[in-house]
Amino acid sequence: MKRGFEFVTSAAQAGLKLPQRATKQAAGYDLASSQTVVLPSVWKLGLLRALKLIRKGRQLTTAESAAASADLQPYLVPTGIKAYMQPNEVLIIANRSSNPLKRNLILPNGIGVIDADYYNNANNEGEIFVQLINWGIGDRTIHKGDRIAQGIFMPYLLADQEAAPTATRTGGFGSSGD
Ligand SMILES: O=c1ccn([C@H]2C[C@H](O)[C@@H](COP(=O)(O)OP(=O)(O)OP(=O)(O)O)O2)c(=O)[nH]1
Ligand SMILES: [Mg+2]
Repeated sequence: MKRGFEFVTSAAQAGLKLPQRATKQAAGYDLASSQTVVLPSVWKLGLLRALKLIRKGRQLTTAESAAASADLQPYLVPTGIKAYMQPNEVLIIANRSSNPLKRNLILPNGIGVIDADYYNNANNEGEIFVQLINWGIGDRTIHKGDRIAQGIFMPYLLADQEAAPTATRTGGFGSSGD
């Protein structure tokens, strides 16, 4: 068992498929959404906020700005999948090139880095989430089973002058601090 994918416990009975490559030499394992989710249009949210502001004829308060920013955060689309790999390997999550063109979906983190020690972490079992932003003008529904991104397994290298970290990963998305 060198590297591969498994369902997380909560998604084991959800009727999902494990990631597959689409063609003989495809590098990426296509990852699908484990749920049907609606990604709100960030333009729409932004315009609504701006219109409210114009009507009020004043600047946003700090609390209103915070609420607006929270609305505009990327959505974390669940996959129901975790990945295991060798300690010197990483799974790179890349957007599908058709997502911006056909679905107005962008991956705001550029690429996603799935560390080998994310697998089975204590917080969320290592479930892979795909950050997506819908910059289209209409809301976008992603159906359960729709392919949303692709994962590419790669080896990574270490720097000479490193003091090897001893910390254990407890989760993702900022779990190691700011
Ligand atoms: O698109 C992504 C990116 C990351 N992760 C998970 C796996 C990864 O191992 C972990 C941490 O990612 P990263 O190191 O890129 O984020 P961070 O903000 O530095 O979080 P942490 O402090 O937890 O390392 O979050 C995902 O599920 N999807
Ligand atoms: Mg990190």
